Amino acid sequence: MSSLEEPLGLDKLPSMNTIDRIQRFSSGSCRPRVDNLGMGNCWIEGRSCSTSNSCNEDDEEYTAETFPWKRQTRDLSPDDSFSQKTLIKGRKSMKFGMIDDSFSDCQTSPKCHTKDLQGLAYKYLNSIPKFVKIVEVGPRDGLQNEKNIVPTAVKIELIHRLASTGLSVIEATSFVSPKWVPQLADAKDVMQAVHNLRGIRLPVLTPNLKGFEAAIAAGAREVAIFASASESFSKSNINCSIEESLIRFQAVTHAAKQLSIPVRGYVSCVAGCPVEGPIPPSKVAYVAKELYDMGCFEISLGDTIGVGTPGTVVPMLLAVMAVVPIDKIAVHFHDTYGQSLPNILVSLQMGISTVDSSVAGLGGCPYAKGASGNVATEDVVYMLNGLGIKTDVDLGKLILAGEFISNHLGRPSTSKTAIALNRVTSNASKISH
Ligand SMILES: CC(C)(COP(=O)([O-])OP(=O)([O-])OC[C@H]1O[C@@H](n2cnc3c(N)ncnc32)[C@H](O)[C@@H]1OP(=O)([O-])[O-])[C@@H](O)C(=O)NCCC(=O)NCCSC(=O)C[C@@](C)(O)CC(=O)[O-]
Repeated sequence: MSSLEEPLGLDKLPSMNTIDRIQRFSSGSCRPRVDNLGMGNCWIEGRSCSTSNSCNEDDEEYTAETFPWKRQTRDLSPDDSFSQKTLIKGRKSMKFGMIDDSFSDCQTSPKCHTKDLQGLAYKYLNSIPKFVKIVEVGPRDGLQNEKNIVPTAVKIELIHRLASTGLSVIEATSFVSPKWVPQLADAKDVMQAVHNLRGIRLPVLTPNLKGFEAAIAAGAREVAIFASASESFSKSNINCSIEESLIRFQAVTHAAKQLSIPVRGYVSCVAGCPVEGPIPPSKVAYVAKELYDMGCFEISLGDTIGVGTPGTVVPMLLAVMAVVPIDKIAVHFHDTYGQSLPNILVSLQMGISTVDSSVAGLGGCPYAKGASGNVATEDVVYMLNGLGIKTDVDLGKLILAGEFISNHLGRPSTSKTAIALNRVTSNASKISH
């Protein structure tokens, strides 16, 4: 088994003085089964929490008697009324993933703190934010690794379609060396075509002053710098050590400050590196703090090769939260091992409210062999809808944008939500004809 095939577990991390807090998040002894099916109906298996360190001592016991309905299951056969309603509604009026009103009411109403379904759901979900900002990285992170050059017009059309979904931040391209990333050699043309889109922030990656100046000349009004927590990855990605990169980035943030241009900071390899294996949370925290101190308004923590699990993501986030305010932290997961959604969920539970994702699950880094696509934006929106978290993103339009780029690339979307909803709506169109 290679180091990448083996999940990086807590046992592989250096001990941290916050270990007691880690246990709170990693306990398996008291975990409710919440089958919300993304449809707003939470089916929670009641159980006693009295032995778990994840439960407050004064919590009431939830037993089988408390929840006589606990063995109910949902039948999703074609006769099921939900399926019928969904099929009939079709794509135009999708309400998938929406939490039902009774739970939304419950979030604000103290009368729901009782031994009932909502009370238990509240207990596990009340710490998550009410609004999540999604940073769409498909046009940049999503496309940068594509072998065949995507025509500039397709990239521009993709950004327009994404903008029409309600997304407020779309990472448009990178002003990097075209020798290193040939796919984004048209950065200037893309930026010039989209920079006037109203009401949307369109950050672009700039690895150095040369990239920054080119980006500004093309109309960029927000940039991102990208450091790494892994020395080896820094060398292979931007051809310099971490310390050298921080000096380059100082120059970029300094120039950006003169022009009042906001700068986002990335830290790559926050859960692991293809060469170095596990990366200690303290290293991630060090680089995150350096970027924050040099003026980045937000620090995006990238699990570049997608090896993180909640077991490693939680201690990493705790380390970063000790040095960067939580509202300045974003998470950026790749889905190599299918861990992105659990990692996002645990990040939300820790108070993070900015999530990067890529339409249709596009993505991969040219300098991180084996890294798969980013978590699909459609899947993130579906989960957030299910949790009753606002994003202002229209899932139907997002799926159409994903379809557009997937058709162009000639392969299906990797978004499970897009696949499932397309199946439902194509059945619907068969029924209605
Ligand atoms: C950083 C460099 C430029 C150093 O590249 P270098 O070769 O060390 O730099 P150099 O200064 O020696 O320049 C070499 C040539 O590149 C040119 N050059 C120099 N800078 C630029 C520029 N900005 N734009 C356009 N051209 C540039 C420069 O003018 C020169 O051209 P030549 O004289 O040979 O014709 C290079 O390594 C590079 O472009 N790397 C970018 C690689 C990249 O984009 N990787 C993917 C990013 S994804 C990521 O980091 C992870 C993230 C953020 O997504 C988070 C996650 O997923 O976890």
